[in-house]
Amino acid sequence: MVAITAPSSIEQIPLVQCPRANGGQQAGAAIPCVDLSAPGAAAAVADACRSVGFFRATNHGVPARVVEALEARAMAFFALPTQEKLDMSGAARQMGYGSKSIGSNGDVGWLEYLLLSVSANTVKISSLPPSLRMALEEYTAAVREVCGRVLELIAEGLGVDRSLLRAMVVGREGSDELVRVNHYPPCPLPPPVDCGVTGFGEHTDPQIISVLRSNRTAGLQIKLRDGRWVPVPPAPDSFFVNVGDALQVLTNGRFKSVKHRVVVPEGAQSRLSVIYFGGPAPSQRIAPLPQVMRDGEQSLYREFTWAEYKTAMYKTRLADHRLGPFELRATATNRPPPPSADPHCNGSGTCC
Ligand SMILES: O=C(O)CCC(=O)C(=O)O
Ligand SMILES: [Fe+2]
Repeated sequence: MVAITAPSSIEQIPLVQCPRANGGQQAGAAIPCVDLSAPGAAAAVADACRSVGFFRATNHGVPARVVEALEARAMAFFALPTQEKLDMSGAARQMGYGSKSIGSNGDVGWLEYLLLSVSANTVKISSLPPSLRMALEEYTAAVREVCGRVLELIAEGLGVDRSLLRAMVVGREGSDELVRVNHYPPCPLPPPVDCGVTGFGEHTDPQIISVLRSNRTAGLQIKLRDGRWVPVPPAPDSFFVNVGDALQVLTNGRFKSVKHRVVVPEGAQSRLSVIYFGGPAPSQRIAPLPQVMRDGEQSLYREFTWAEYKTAMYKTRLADHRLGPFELRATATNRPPPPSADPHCNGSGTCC
């Protein structure tokens, strides 16, 4: 085990209530799984984004060796003394190495991480060990393609131009792509019954989508629409896709960004996760896509730029409802349609 040597100790990390009764196969069944190469993938992706805001993606085309190389290099990095990690990557004010503190507004979790900007195929921290940097660049190039493919499928499922969403992130000059590598060491103290130690507190991801992959260690949980938290069984050969806040706005609330959190693993295994966040360029205007709106449907959000949203987000805590200040009041007549009334949806939950 690699100890975390930051100032605060495990006693200062908040506990979360996590009933174990939710676990196992039942939880796995709540998480849609989409074969990205299957003929019905666009409908399945749109359905998953509408009903859960989260799904497991298989047949993604990322070679196992690319994933394994990054996992090995990242674990070697996290095993280094804290000062070396800080010297190589800088302390995460916004980008770099961080331990326990997430952001600057008091959120803490039992983890350490590297947060990197990865636009245009380069990891913008040149002092990282070259082997880690190369592994990150290769991984990012492959996962960016997964992001692009998923954005095409989402667009197709929404019935809009296939390249519309992809073009906001992939290959767009100045798009805001980030990679976070999270390392959750095993918990040194057993938490009280039915509780877990916070690894990463509950939040939604702000971007359009995020593409996550973890090792075999559990810990990720998502909140279903009925309010239940369910564990996400680890699937190291798959990727998990989260709907982010920006996609919620672009679809005028048809897709909802998914609340998720990480509870520190019990037992001797560390959790290692890598998340690619697909964000647009700072000047990108975020507002419901006219192509998805029904006649007479009103926007539920005021228009904003991605830069504006990020500035607002940096002033909040993880669990805050960060879209709140951008919401417009909906009346019964201007709300987006329920799935069955949506012209792009056949009402059975499968979109055409
Ligand atoms: O580490 C994980 O599995 C999820 C972390 C997460 O949600 C994030 O970094 O945004
Ligand atoms: Fe997240």
